[in-house]
Amino acid sequence: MIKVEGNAKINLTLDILGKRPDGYHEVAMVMQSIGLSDTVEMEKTDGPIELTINVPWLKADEKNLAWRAAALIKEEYKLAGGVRMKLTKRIPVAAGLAGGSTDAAAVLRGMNELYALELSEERLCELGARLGSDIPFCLLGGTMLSTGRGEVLKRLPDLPATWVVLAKPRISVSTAWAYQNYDEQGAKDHPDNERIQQEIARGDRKAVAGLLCNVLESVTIKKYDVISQYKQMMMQQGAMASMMSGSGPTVFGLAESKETADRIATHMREHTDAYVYVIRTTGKVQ
Ligand SMILES: C[C@@](CO)(OP(=O)(O)O)[C@H](O)COP(=O)(O)OP(=O)(O)OC[C@H]1O[C@@H](n2ccc(N)nc2=O)[C@H](O)[C@@H]1O
Ligand SMILES: Nc1ncnc2c1ncn2[C@@H]1O[C@H](COP(=O)(O)OP(=O)(O)O)[C@@H](O)[C@H]1O
Repeated sequence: MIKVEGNAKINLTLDILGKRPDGYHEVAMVMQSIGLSDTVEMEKTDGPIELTINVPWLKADEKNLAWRAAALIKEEYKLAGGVRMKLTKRIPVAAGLAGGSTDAAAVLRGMNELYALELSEERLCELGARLGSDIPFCLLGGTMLSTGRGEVLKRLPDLPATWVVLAKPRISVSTAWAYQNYDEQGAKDHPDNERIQQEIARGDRKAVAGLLCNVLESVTIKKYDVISQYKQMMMQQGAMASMMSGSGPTVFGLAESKETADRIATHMREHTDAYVYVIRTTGKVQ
């Protein structure tokens, strides 16, 4: 039996450059791994793929991304055997934190190890991209510029470990819905991806915080005003910056110290019904 961990992500920036012929959007975004993880325990079997999940309402069937990742490897490498997987989810679902992609990435790595396939990172990323745009990033982790539909990656220096408070409101947002609505609405502000890369290279957290920008934020806020309320609350409690991650609805705040992060978290727990986490940014997958 092996145990594989996968970290969630936040988007420090998210820009949309246009619509592609394949229906996806051309993006340019700075992605950042965070220390909030799901765990997959995996065991080789002679039988089919089996999956259990600690979240009763999340279907553990062939549509689940963990299952699909195992099935893809099994099919691609004509494996006779199967795998028994126990998925422990801590990353909230449909939250803009790439939970499903994290699980798929963990299972791809796990299958590679269990079946001694010796697949390169490039190959794993190519397989991952077939299942979801964010999966290659989840395989590699750290701080990256992500372009194409999200699968073209450029490694950036790891952001110096930074305290992050997450507040996930009790609503879910569909990624497809957010992208679709962006087409009708557009965005006023766009991120400066060149400058943020320079500040990341200098390791200047405060400057990085000043450059957070996500073009999907106004789309999701239009439907769920609670997101702008959470942002304001985090700023009032001393966050360096606060923004929605991905297609939302999770709001994150960057804090200069653990004390500030804890203060923001306590305030969010006392004044909202959000799920609140205090974690740090993490580096690349080892
Ligand atoms: C918005 C982001 C930002 O990191 O994250 P989440 O909010 O999902 O965490 C990602 O772009 C999400 O990536 P991922 O969740 O892997 O998306 P996919 O499964 O590939 O696509 C889901 C749907 O989103 C839309 N989509 C996704 C990526 C992209 N570049 N253009 C799109 O238009 C498509 O409608 C697609 O059917
Ligand atoms: N292992 C998984 N964990 C979470 N969601 C999954 C998983 N497999 C499939 N899904 C589906 O993917 C959708 C998006 O979930 P998730 O990846 O958590 O969010 P996001 O795309 O916002 O980061 C969910 O609504 C769920 O139906």
